[in-house]
Amino acid sequence: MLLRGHLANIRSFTTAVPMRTPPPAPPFSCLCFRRLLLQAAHSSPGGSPAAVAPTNVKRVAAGAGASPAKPAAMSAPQTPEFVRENLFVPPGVDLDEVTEEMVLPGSNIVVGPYAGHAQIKQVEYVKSSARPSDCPKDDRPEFAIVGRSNVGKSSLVNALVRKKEIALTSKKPGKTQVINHFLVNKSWYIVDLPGYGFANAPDSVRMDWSAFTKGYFLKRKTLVSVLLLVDASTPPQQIDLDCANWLGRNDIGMTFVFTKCDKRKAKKGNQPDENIRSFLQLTRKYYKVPPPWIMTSSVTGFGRDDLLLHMSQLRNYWENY
Ligand SMILES: Nc1nc2c(ncn2[C@@H]2O[C@H](COP(=O)(O)OP(=O)(O)OP(=O)(O)O)[C@@H](O)[C@H]2O)c(=O)[nH]1
Ligand SMILES: [Mg+2]
Repeated sequence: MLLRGHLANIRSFTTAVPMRTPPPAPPFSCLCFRRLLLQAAHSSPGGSPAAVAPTNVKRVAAGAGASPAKPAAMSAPQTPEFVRENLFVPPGVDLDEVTEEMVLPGSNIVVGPYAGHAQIKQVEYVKSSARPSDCPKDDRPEFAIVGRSNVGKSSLVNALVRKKEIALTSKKPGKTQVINHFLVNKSWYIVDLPGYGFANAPDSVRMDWSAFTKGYFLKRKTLVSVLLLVDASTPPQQIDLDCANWLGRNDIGMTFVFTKCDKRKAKKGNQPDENIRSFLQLTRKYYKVPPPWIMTSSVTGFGRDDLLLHMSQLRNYWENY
């Protein structure tokens, strides 16, 4: 079956009946989930319900930004504000049976029975491709990391695989100019893409995004999901909204990954949780069901393990379907 079908099914699962009986959840997810429950148990009640997002945003932003030097797992998220309608409910889960504890911290993502092995044991750089047609041609599933220049795509790749410089990062926008494939556990790919919205790259290396989107997103049959990275330290940017809109219109499965959630403003300006809430509100109209979203920081590691767990459930569903 075409990938588009897979993605559409994943995306519309909040209303659809599961297509098949999911496999029993592997023990790893239970353990990981237990850890999250324990974290939640140490938390204090949050504030009033947010207007739009299910917003664990509020509670986790506090945890994420508390101390950039601390590892993420050490931060203590507060109790999520639980808004059932805004959750991303994966295949194999009945919305009516979802409880607060099933939602990953700092996200709207419910963990379901497809969540499984999320540990990265091995990662290797495979190749850099200048054109979509040069990308690896095997059948392994892949996740594409997309976002504005400088949003933190390469940093997220490094954080996910726990290697400092497997993907090259830079303070200057436009560092990544080719499609980089990294093979994880010899079974799936993370793909670091050039950023959009960077006009100053030399013509010789500048990505033609319109040709690229047609060539890659619409034709890449092994694309499980796009991780659309959005900088939580700045208010919503039109170019990100346009990208989210385009992906939504083309029914390409995606997860919003909010980056730089450790960057809290000392005085003026919105905090990451406010920026995230505005962004989600603005993108609501693009989707029939809420896409998954999650807060991260490549500096503290916040959200890393939870994002990997979410990716495992998308991947396992994709592979088993
Ligand atoms: N505080 C903070 N800084 C970050 C985070 N993620 C990335 N950065 C910084 O943001 C800058 C850009 O990071 P990159 O990972 O190179 O960004 P990119 O999206 O790959 O950029 P291009 O390849 O140019 O498109 C670097 O200076 C990073 O150290 C984060 O979570 N928190
Ligand atoms: Mg990069």
